[in-house]
Amino acid sequence: MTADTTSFDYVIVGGGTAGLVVAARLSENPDYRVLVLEAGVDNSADPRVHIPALYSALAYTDADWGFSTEPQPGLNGRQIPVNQGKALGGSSSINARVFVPPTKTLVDAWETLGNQGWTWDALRPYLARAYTSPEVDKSLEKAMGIGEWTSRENDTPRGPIQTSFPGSASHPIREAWAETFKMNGLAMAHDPFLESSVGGFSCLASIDPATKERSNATTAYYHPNKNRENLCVLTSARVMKIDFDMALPPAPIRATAVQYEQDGELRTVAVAKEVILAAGAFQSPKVLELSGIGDAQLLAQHGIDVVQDLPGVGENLQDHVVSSISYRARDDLETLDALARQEPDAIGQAMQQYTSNRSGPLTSVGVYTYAYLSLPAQDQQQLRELLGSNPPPDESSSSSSSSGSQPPLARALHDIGEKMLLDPQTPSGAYLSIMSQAPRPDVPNSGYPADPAVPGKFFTIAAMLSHPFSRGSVHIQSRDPLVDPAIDPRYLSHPLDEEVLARHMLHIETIATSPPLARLLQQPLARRDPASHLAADLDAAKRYLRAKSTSMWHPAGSCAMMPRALGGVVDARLRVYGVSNLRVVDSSAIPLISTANLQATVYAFAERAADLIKETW
Ligand SMILES: Cc1cc2nc3c(=O)[nH]c(=O)nc-3n(C[C@H](O)[C@H](O)[C@H](O)COP(=O)(O)OP(=O)(O)OC[C@H]3O[C@@H](n4cnc5c(N)ncnc54)[C@H](O)[C@@H]3O)c2cc1C
Repeated sequence: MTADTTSFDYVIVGGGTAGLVVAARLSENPDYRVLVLEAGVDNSADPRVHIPALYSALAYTDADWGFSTEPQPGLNGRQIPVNQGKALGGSSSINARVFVPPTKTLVDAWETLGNQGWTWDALRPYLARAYTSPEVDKSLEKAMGIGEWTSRENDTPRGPIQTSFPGSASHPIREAWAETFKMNGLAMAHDPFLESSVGGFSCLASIDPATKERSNATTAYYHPNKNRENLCVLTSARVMKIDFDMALPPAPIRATAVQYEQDGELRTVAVAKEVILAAGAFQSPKVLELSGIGDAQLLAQHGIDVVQDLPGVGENLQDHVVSSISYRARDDLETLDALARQEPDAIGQAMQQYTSNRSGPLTSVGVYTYAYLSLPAQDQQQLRELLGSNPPPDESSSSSSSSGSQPPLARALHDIGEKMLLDPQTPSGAYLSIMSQAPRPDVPNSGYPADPAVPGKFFTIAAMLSHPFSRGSVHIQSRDPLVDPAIDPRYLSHPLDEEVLARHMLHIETIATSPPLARLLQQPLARRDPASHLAADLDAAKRYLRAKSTSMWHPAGSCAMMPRALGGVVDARLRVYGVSNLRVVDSSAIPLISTANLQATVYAFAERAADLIKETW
């Protein structure tokens, strides 16, 4: 679009995962003029973006905001890398592409928190609208580990995101994983996108099955629509703040314009209908605070005029903590360790396979299987006691609780958490397998030591805490828009989080010794890191977590959709409290983090948000 760029019906701040979904859906109506302002560039031609196995090479490049947390007391004071995409497509342009759904109980809990109409039944059609499930030859279903599914999401094209079961269809891990969980009574009965529950399953990736390239918000939602006359996407355009018309009460405050910097110039664009904030979980709260919406005391500290006193902005931050154990694999198992060690011969051969016929190890990131699990029955009684000894604060308490939330929210979260933790049909941990060791690259300026890859073949099982009780925050440190926000997720600050994740870590050992999976590993088990030999010792598991766990890069909840009395920032139609035409649509508005990796949930959330916006006008 080349016409007048000084005024639009909708201005979307952030052309990331959610922002591009909303832009594509709103611009379906030719009467709406839609502008997207994105700080990064369209880097989809970069091989590191589109070749699946190269995603980690994007960390700390121009495509990454390169954030780290404040020192985390719950993780031995370490500063944890929390990378975020700075590109058209946002984090969907740098992520690992695992494509897994939230569970029914989790999404239903959004409504329990006070968001009427946000249930699994309401969200499910939007998950289906966001992606296309891959076609699978019937004869391959057993080997693919999906033979037990009595129903599967339809493979007729539905949504723009293309998905596939990544890597080689015949890799033995899929069937071995599915059989192992089946023998323990934990086969996933259906495609988890249809009726999610507990059990082991082969997982999808947002990789186009035809091209074996990344399918993301840019390729799926923007490129097919980029010639629309009414859609304008500006890249290298960094938003500084939103301007408001401060009408006298009772007239509501209105967003009137957005200020952004491009090519060294400060520009302003006027807004006729709405501003939609989609700058991600760390930067949507930042843009609100810089614009005068947030905790009045914090804004005053930075000399920012208060437009709306909304103390929930930047609070309720959640993320998935993850920890893993790498086991020595059988010598004949196909793994990605040679690539993890960056061996030139292996890279050359893999590149040759990929460029000649889109095959070989570069077609996946080596994550083929998942499991959503509750804790075994023997842990339930202990958890009951732990829940009893960590009660939420009472009505009279005015300070924040051990979870990091104010009392009313802490009570609501305690009740929801208790229900989910004690329900055997609700997972409290999400496990993933990786077909290699999990080395850690050097993280600039973090004091986070590199952990280089070692010789040999490995198979890694990681566990993430699905529903953390801990809550952290993200706030501006300055009124200067170029200064990074202070990110403090308070990982494992709630005592129950460490207790739950430590038990899941011990369960990893049970999985690794259960046949038929165990037959793919060297037995007796040999671990890459001696400290990961936990020997059924809960204290050893807790020490290991504090020393080794990290972020899975899924920040959420920092502009939460919740009642204002609970510290919410947006209502159930995603409108910022006190402002008539400003919404937040991205991971920051999701009130309770998804069960596992977040992108599928963000796509569905944004699809539904687009309908809510369309209903308004
Ligand atoms: C390294 C990594 C690996 C991941 N792996 C997976 C995975 O395998 N599977 C999975 O499901 N999830 C994964 N995730 C998480 C998932 O990708 C994110 O949760 C999701 O993409 C977030 O979407 P969003 O719309 O909230 O934010 P984003 O997609 O990050 O979009 C925010 C956008 O806003 C832009 N922006 C920010 N501030 C401004 C400003 N002031 N002006 C203009 N633009 C601005 C950003 O540049 C960005 O484009 C991963 C994330 C990362 C970072």
